[in-house]
Amino acid sequence: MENSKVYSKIIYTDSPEIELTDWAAGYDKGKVFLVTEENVDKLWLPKFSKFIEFQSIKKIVLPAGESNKKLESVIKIWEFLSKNGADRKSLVINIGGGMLTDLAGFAASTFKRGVDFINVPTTLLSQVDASVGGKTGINFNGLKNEIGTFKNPVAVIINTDFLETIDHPNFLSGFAEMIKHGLIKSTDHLDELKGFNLNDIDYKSLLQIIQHSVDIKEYFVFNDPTEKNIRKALNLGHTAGHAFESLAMEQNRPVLHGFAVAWGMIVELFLSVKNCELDETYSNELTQWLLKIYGKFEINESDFDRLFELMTHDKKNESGRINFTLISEPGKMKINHNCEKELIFDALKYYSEL
Ligand SMILES: NC(=O)c1ccc[n+]([C@@H]2O[C@H](COP(=O)([O-])OP(=O)(O)OC[C@H]3O[C@@H](n4cnc5c(N)ncnc54)[C@H](O)[C@@H]3O)[C@@H](O)[C@H]2O)c1
Ligand SMILES: O=C(O)C(=O)C[C@@H](O)[C@H](O)[C@H](O)COP(=O)(O)O
Ligand SMILES: [Zn+2]
Repeated sequence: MENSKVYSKIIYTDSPEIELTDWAAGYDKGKVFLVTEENVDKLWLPKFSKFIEFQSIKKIVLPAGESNKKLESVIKIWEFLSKNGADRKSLVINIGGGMLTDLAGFAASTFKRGVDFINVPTTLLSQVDASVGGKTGINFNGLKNEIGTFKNPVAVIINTDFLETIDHPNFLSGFAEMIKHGLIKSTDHLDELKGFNLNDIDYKSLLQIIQHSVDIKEYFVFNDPTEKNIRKALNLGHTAGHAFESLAMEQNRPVLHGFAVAWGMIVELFLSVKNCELDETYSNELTQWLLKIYGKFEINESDFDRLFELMTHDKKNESGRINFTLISEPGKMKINHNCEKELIFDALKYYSEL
């Protein structure tokens, strides 16, 4: 897909600091701000020190981790921008994983009703999914991304070098969103993921696969930027997945977002067989593949009511009905598929007994 078709410029580069220097040149000196988090700051910000010094860029470093994707962190960013004289023509550069780009994207999109921001994603998940497409947000009241905006970064700068320092679980977490992209749009993408050796990661071949995944994300974002219809495809696995993620947080056994999405996809593959004519044998094969990579988040029947309650908060719901994105075959998704409570409980029971 051509860049002209998307709302943000997606740049794949070996030299993110050069790209950032070019972008920063378009803004007044002293009006460029950098937001990052502690792990990325230690591991990667030294690489940007010349750029930061030369442009007199002010930086804020936030605590890492999903539990920090919250209002208090947004307030820290707003205060930082305000105290340092950010104005409407300022640029905010977000360097980090999906937690950081969601959080800082939200802060930038609301500060003075919105200032330009650039995402520099540093995890696989943020490169293939979170940094692209303009969904920003924070968790609130125990619910995922309950508060947020749609606001596209002016640019997304992707450099796969960052991925060499992420741990294996976080690599797998991003891989789950890529599997989702394959399931909703492209059997070719799904096949290349099936062929990818997760035990011995070939970083050189990653760039191409990442580009394929981002192209799929962009296709849906471009055609439906604010999720009125087909962008809901990108939410496959998330109705159940976000419920798993929130429950895990409540029960003090947090899980990575992509793992929750993988388990959510298993639940939603079951629903796709029951309600959407997905072939059962094929669904079982996919389920076994997902279980092999992601293991299982153990739940029992006493969790079903809470999981259901959490699903009632999903943003795709309408008129009190829980709407799922399902598939009839890989590459063929169906949106707004309402499932009754009884069937959802059957799906949770099926999952819990795997
Ligand atoms: N906006 C969207 O469209 C969208 C899409 C998918 C997911 N998300 C959100 O993204 C978040 C998950 O993002 P994530 O998986 O990137 O998690 P994350 O940002 O929490 O990063 C995971 C871990 O990796 C560390 N890290 C980041 N970059 C690193 C690097 N290069 N080397 C070593 N460690 C590094 C972080 O400090 C953290 O400990 C969730 O909040 C999810 O809801 C948003
Ligand atoms: O970009 C989208 O649209 C997505 O749904 C991508 C998801 O992977 C992502 O987790 C997103 O943040 C979920 O959004 P939500 O609206 O369900 O909170
Ligand atoms: Zn997701």
